[in-house]
This record gives sequence, structure tokens and C-alpha cells, in this order.
Amino acid sequence: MTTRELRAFKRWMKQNSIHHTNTLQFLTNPTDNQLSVTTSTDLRTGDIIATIPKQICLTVKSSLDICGFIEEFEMEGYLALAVAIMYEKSIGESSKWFGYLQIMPNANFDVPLLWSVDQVDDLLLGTELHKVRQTIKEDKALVYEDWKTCIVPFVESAPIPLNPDDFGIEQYFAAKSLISSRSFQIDDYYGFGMVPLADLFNHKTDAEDVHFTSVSSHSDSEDESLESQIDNDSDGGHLSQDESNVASPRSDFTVDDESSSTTEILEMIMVRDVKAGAEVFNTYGSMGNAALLHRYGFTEPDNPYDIVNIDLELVLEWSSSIFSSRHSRSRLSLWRRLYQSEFPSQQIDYFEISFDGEPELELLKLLFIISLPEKAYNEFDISKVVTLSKKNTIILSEITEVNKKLLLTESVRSALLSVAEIRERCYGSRSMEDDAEALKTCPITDKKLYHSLVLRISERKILEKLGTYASAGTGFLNVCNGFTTRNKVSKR
Ligand SMILES: C[S@@+](CC[C@H](N)C(=O)[O-])C[C@H]1O[C@@H](n2cnc3c(N)ncnc32)[C@H](O)[C@@H]1O
Repeated sequence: MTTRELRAFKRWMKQNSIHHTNTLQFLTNPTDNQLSVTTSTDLRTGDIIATIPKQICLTVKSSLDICGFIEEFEMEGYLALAVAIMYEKSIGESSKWFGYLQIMPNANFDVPLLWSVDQVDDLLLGTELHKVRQTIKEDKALVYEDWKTCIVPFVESAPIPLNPDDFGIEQYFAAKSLISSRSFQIDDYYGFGMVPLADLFNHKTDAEDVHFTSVSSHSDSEDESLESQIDNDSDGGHLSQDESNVASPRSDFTVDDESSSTTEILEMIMVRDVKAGAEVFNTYGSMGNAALLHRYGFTEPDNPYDIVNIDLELVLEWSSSIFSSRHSRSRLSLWRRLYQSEFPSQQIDYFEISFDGEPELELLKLLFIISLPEKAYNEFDISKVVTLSKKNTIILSEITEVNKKLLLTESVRSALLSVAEIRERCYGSRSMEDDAEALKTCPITDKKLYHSLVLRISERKILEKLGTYASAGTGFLNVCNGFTTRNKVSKR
């Protein structure tokens, strides 16, 4: 983006009543053309640094030329917003958002939706995102299908002349990538859309400096629905493919009850002191690197929300490499029965390993059951109590996240190491050291390579920590009955 475009954008903000404190500075990084927001003076918690009228947000509702027809056509969600964006871009200087659209990138080419399948296969091999490769492929096919079945007929039958070239498949993919990485949920009336100025703030995990407040004169019931948007806002970083993923930076919109102003504006309020010269960050939510890369096209080193999943299939691969298939089947079925007696309507296909390398309880339970010697297993199947020695017994249903280390028998530790090793093999022939070397020399401008390396390395570090978790304290255990424990868990 040129300095001239940035200046024009500032003028456009003024003309459209988007106000911000003069201390905010918009800097363009010359290497990747990315904007960031810094402050030239100290900012204090509680300072209102910007106000944005809701009607200047680019939403379906505010894109007045096309809104009626979009609604008549019964288009909703990201499809409808994409049409509004493509339309406003197509009319150039006649668009109310011309000054804003000039500084928006054409597309966010960093999100894997816009990568080739070969790039996804090569760069993301083994990662949590590679597992959703099929979904990325399906996403692409679905995007194409949406375009063909909704957008093409829409353009053909619109009551105002639309140039099909402005609504082509490439334009649609581009609009989708922007929606994915820059749109916000505004409120029930406007739905979600592009919020000029607010979308210039970069993300920092768990360290947001600025917060949004929706100053509204709406009724209480509408206020409640805004509050519920806040409650739904922290999804813990799981990747899922529903539409809620699409409406993104999803900054917390809260309702300022004090205000009964008749205008409808969004306020940006400081929630942390920021020193002069520093960048002012927003947060797009608490999510791991796989989710960040998927939705926004970047990663963060040492992201505490990173996780690695171990698929159930992988555990079974390990089990059948050691035990007979009959053994594996019966142990799996017992574990499933126990799990379903606790959580009748749930099914587990994978187990999470946290950033610290800690496996989730159910993985330990499954490995424990698979590793039980035949005699202990048969007794356990009947009594649901495992006798470890004359003095030590385990009632599996009494093991929780808090005391799960009691399941770390020597066999379970060894099983954990094996599954970690099998999971590690998914990353292919390039070792973690190779990845680390490649990262050292990778220019930050090669974003696909750079962020996929950060993702691979952060996941592999978790597997390393899982190895440490499994190995720690092995000397502490007593061997008994083919597996080990020293703790008296529960006695009958
Ligand atoms: C809402 S925009 C933020 C403003 C953006 N930097 C710009 O130039 O307009 C979101 C995009 O900014 C970039 N971004 C935001 N936070 C980032 C971060 N912590 N590291 C790297 N890129 C980031 C990503 O490309 C993301 O898709």
C-alpha cells in the first residue's frame, strides 16, 4: 500500500466520522506491506482511542445498492458478505468504501484456503492442519460449488448491471479469504462485516491492549444477545469447519450499559497501558497455531494454546504392532464401554496433548487398559477394579485429570513413548532439526514456508515434551504383576 493510499484512507475515515486519537500511527512494513498500529504517546487503560459508526462498517445491510437483492435471493452469511464486498469493489470510486477498499489487500494469500494442494501437502505434512487437508480440499470444492450455484445465477439475474468478471471465482476466493481474516461480528442487525480501522490491529495471544465496546441504544434483549456473543468468543483453539470460523477477528464486543446514546457506534477502549512507541494489539481469540494459520495465515512462536492430537487410529496402530488384533479389539471395546457409561452421547476419535506435553486422561486410560496383563484385565472387566498388588488397587472411574499420573505404569509410559514416536513420523523425512535450520534461514516474507515451519516445530516440541512426561520418574516405580505403581489409589 502506498503512502498516498494511506493518507487517502485517513481522509476517508474523517469524512465518514471514524475518529481516533491522534497518537495512533499506522505503519506499513515495507517487506510485506502489512500494516500495524502503534502509539506515539503513552496510552492508559480506559482511554477511548477510536469510535466507529456501525453504518460505515461494510456489511450486507449497509451495502445499500445490493442489500435488497441479496436478501431477496435469500443469500446469507459469508456468501452474502462476499457478494457485498465484490460489489463494492466493482463500482470503484462510486463505492462509499472506496477509500477503505484501497488499503485492503486484494486477498489474504497466506490462508491455506488459497494455497495449492501441493503446497498444503508439502508444507503442512504431519501437522494438525494437514489432517484437515481433505477439509481444505472440500472447502475449495464447496467454495466453487457456492460460486457456481449461488453467485453466478445472482449476477445473471441482478436487477442492476453487474460485470461477471468482478464476481468470478478468483474474486470470490479473494473475498472469502478477507472475510476469514478480517471480519467481525457486529450485532444482530448488521450481522458480521468489515470494520474499517478496527481491522488494522494485529493479534497477540492473551495480551490484547484494546477492546471493543458497542455503544447502543438497542433494547435489553438485543443487549443480551451481544453479551452472548462475548460468551461464545473463547473456543479454546479447536479447529472446526463450521461457519463460525469464518467470521473472524471476533474481538469482544461488549455493551456499555451507561450509554443511552441514539447513535450506534463501536468504541475501541484500552484495556492495558501501552508505552509510547509500542504496537497496540488486539486479540482474535485464544487459539493455537494451527487455527491461527487456518483462519488468518500466521502463527506465533511459543503459543500456549498449541496442541497436538493423537488419533485413535494411531493408538490402534501401536496396539496391533504389539498385541493380537483380538487383544486390541477387546481392550478398545472395554475402554469405549467405560467411556460411554460416563458420556453416553460422545465419541472420541482423537486425544489431545497440551502445550506442556500432557496427554488427556482418556488416552492414559485407554493405554492403561490395553497394557493390562491378561489376568488383571479379566478381573477388571468384571469388577472394574484393577488389582496391582495385595495393597494397591485402582478404580478407573475414580481417576481424574488431577490424579491421572497414577495411571503412569511402566507399560503406559512406554506406550506413550511409542505413540509419540509414531505421531512424530507423520512429519515425514525432515527432522525437527532440519525444520529448525530451515526456519533460521527462511525469510519472514516467505510466509507459507515460514509459518508452516513454525507450526511443524511447535507441534513437534509438544511431542518432545510428551516424551519427557512419559519418561519422567520411571525409576520411582515398583514393578508388580507386569506393570507398576507405588501409589495406593483406592482400596476396597
Ligand atoms: C485484521 S488484519 C490486521 C492488519 C493487517 N496487518 C493489515 O495489514 O491490514 C489480520 C491479518 O494481519 C496479519 N497479522 C495479524 N496479527 C499478526 C501477527 N501477530 N503476526 C503476523 N501477522 C499478523 C495476518 O496476515 C492477518 O490475516
